[in-house]
Amino acid sequence: MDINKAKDIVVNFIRDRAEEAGVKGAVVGISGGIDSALTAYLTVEALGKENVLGIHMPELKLTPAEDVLDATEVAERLGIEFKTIDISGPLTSFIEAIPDSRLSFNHANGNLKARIRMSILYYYANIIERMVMGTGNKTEILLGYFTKYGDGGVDLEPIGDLYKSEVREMAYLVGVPVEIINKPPSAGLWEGQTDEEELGISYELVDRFLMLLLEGESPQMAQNTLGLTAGQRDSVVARIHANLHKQKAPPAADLDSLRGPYITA
Ligand SMILES: Nc1ncnc2c1ncn2[C@@H]1O[C@H](COP(=O)(O)OP(=O)(O)OC[C@H]2O[C@@H]([n+]3cccc(C(=O)O)c3)[C@H](O)[C@@H]2O)[C@@H](O)[C@H]1O
Ligand SMILES: Nc1ncnc2c1ncn2[C@@H]1O[C@H](COP(=O)(O)OP(=O)(O)OP(=O)(O)O)[C@@H](O)[C@H]1O
Ligand SMILES: [Mg+2]
Repeated sequence: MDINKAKDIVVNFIRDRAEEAGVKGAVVGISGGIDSALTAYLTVEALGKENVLGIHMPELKLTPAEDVLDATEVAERLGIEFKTIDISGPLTSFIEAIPDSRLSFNHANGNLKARIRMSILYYYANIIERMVMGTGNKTEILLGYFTKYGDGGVDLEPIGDLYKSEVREMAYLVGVPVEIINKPPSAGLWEGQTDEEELGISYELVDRFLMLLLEGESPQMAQNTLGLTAGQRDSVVARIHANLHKQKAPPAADLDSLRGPYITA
């Protein structure tokens, strides 16, 4: 891929969609990771630094100090307005208010964190009339590796057609700090979580596997080409199928057959 041309397309996409929506600016959740850093850089290029609000939303007991510093550095380098909002309070209130909650429910609590962050971004989008930028990449979207209505609850997905490896390439191009590019990707939803460990495969391999599948190769052929284990092949294929629903609007039961013609002569 010509990464320079890809960048121009994404920047124009952000500008056109903002204009179409009638908003001047955007809100971006900046975690200290590469996806949100790249999205912030591209959004600033598209809309101007005065029209981008970055919000870092750490959970104080869990978020590494390094992430707080990296998120701050992104905002400082870009010269954008930046807020830090601790989600520990809302998270605790939420969990305390749910009778069946348990602190040990990593999966449910982790998704709740992503949904609390989404709600904060939309709160700002509503009060200052801006769009919420998504930070999902093609790898995450194909795998459904995101929280439905959490980090998946956004207005645009500017980098949603870039594989993770292409995200890295574009991040170098626009000047995202190298320590952010080199950090192991993490959803940061529970202690010690990393994407590659949870997925059971490296991004480099899963990107190449997905590319081969999209070119029409069978999972078995792609597995052989890349030297994956059968377990890796099956788990990636199962993930793709199980999460297809995340790429669509929730379906409604079709009742058209029960209605008469709309137009009567
Ligand atoms: N076919 C279908 N049609 C309609 N809905 C369907 C469905 N299958 C499941 N569902 C529903 O989907 C829901 C489960 O989806 P969801 O709540 O998203 O939860 P789920 O996919 O189980 O978990 C989210 C995953 O994304 C990862 N994640 C989250 C956030 C950020 C990042 C990151 O990389 O930064 C990664 C996280 O670590 C975890 O592995 C349930 O309500 C389930 O019933
Ligand atoms: N602590 C946080 N503060 C602000 N936004 C966050 C935080 N954690 C997650 N998010 C939002 O959720 C998105 C999804 O997280 P994800 O981990 O996939 O991306 P990332 O952190 O930007 O990149 P990386 O893959 O390097 O971890 C982030 O890009 C960001 O918009
Ligand atoms: Mg992250």
